[in-house]
Amino acid sequence: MNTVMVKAQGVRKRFGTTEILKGIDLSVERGSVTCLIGPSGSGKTTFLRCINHLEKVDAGRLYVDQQLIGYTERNGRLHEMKPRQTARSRLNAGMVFQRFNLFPHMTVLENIVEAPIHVLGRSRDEVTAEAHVLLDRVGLGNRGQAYPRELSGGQQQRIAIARALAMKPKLLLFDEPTSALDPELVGEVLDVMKSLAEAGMTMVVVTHELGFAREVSDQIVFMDQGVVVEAGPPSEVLGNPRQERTRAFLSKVL
Ligand SMILES: Nc1ncnc2c1ncn2[C@@H]1O[C@H](COP(=O)(O)OP(=O)(O)OP(=O)(O)O)[C@@H](O)[C@H]1O
Repeated sequence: MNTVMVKAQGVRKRFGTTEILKGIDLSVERGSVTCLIGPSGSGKTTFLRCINHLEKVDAGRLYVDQQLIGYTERNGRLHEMKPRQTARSRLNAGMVFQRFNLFPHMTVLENIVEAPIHVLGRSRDEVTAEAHVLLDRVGLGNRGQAYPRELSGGQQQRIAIARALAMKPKLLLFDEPTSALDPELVGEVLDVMKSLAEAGMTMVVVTHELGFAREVSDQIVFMDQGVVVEAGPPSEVLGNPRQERTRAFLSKVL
């Protein structure tokens, strides 16, 4: 089996006339955790959204599980994916957003089971049984019948993680999953993420939580102004950065 889950080669993305990603090269190994760090506006979220096909890559190639994002290859030529193919390819990755976006009129359980039933066409009984296991996994086994408004922000984010897992994604993408939370609720979400990492989930995490990044990452990627300045294990990128730009950023945030 190929060991690479995400491969980016020269990925470029512009909004209007402004180029936000200026040629990203990056590899994410299957079963590993990669944290993307860097100053505000450096393109971390945009890159994550490209991996999940929420943004279209303008140039370069981006593969998830060896599948080229956004294009299919026929007779040696690349063709843009049709919307249906796009929707299918997006299922490879589950995304957890800063704001949990749970459906307010549905119970916790309904929030988790609706997509597997309606998007994947799976049986309600089977998916409901799995949802209970997922709720236990995020420490909320007894809250299936609650509505999102009855839960704290940290609990809602843990439900959002369970909802993403219910689609059985090949990798999980997290976009600053704790930055909308009260500080005392951050730890409970990070603990769930740590347990997923220990269970071997492939994860790409945009985060400002450098303690978490240091503890959990196999790879830290420092991005600045649309490029990868430095990538490597935490001991190198956080402990002994080679690039002056990395050192300057860390001296401000550590
Ligand atoms: N849909 C869009 N249209 C126009 N500009 C955009 C769009 N999305 C992002 N941008 C711009 O792209 C730049 C990079 O944004 P991005 O959110 O990727 O950065 P980031 O590194 O994740 O920053 P932060 O840490 O603040 O979330 C920003 O200047 C942002 O304003």
